[in-house]
Amino acid sequence: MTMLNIENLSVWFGGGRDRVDAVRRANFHVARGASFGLVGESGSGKSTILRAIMGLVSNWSGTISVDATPVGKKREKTFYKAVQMVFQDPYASLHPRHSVDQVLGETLYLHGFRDIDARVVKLLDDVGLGAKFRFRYPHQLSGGQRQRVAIARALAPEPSILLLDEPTSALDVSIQAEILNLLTDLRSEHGLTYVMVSHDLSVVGHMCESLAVMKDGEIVEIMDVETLRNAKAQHAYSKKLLAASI
Ligand SMILES: Nc1ncnc2c1ncn2[C@@H]1O[C@H](COP(=O)(O)OP(=O)(O)OP(=O)(O)O)[C@@H](O)[C@H]1O
Repeated sequence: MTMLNIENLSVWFGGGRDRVDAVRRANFHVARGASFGLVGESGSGKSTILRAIMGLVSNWSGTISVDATPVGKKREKTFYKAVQMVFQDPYASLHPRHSVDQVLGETLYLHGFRDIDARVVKLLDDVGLGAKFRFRYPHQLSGGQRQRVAIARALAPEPSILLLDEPTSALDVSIQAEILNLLTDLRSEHGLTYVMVSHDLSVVGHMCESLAVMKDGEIVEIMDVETLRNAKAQHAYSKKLLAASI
């Protein structure tokens, strides 16, 4: 059963001579509970696809369907119950003067939950932090701990889909694997569907079942991870990307 379906998605910025066609006629679908990777060099349009799904860009065309329902130009509140995003930089994505309790409590409140105390504690537990982190502020947390808070915030509405934009690339190499393992565990425990952007093919090979290779705003190839592992990519650009990552 398809959880996320992207058809003919195009995204552009600006107009006239300044127009940038960041994504051109992208197509892919992700089954419920699957993890799909988007790889490609810097500027190829990977993050823009996630931002378009999330409703963070204004100029797009095509169809984005979540659980067989096409989303409108303006996302409804119910959309954000189903789809959440984790950003690359946990230093930029948390408000410096909001405690972990405020970040999670307010998100839960906005999504209509009323058993907030119990849920804050459960979320902290789910991301491996525990209740002792509840009243800390971002400056009292390491990068990895901040990203765990950002993941807890994304999990708060009990979404079906997590969009992960290079979730470990701003972190120390030593803790990247911890966060990736946490994401793997959360996917199976919560039955989540992932779309994950990474410039690191080994990360995608570890985290995803299939992936799309992007170049200059276009998806040039979609393959399963077995194909990636066996270095059997078809498209010349995918081959080049693979060769560069070995
Ligand atoms: N807000 C914006 N205004 C104008 N152009 C933009 C904007 N956001 C992205 N772009 C352009 O769209 C193209 C795709 O960018 P995007 O960030 O999606 O690439 P990416 O593959 O995610 O790269 P990176 O790995 O560096 O994040 C680039 O040419 C970029 O300069």
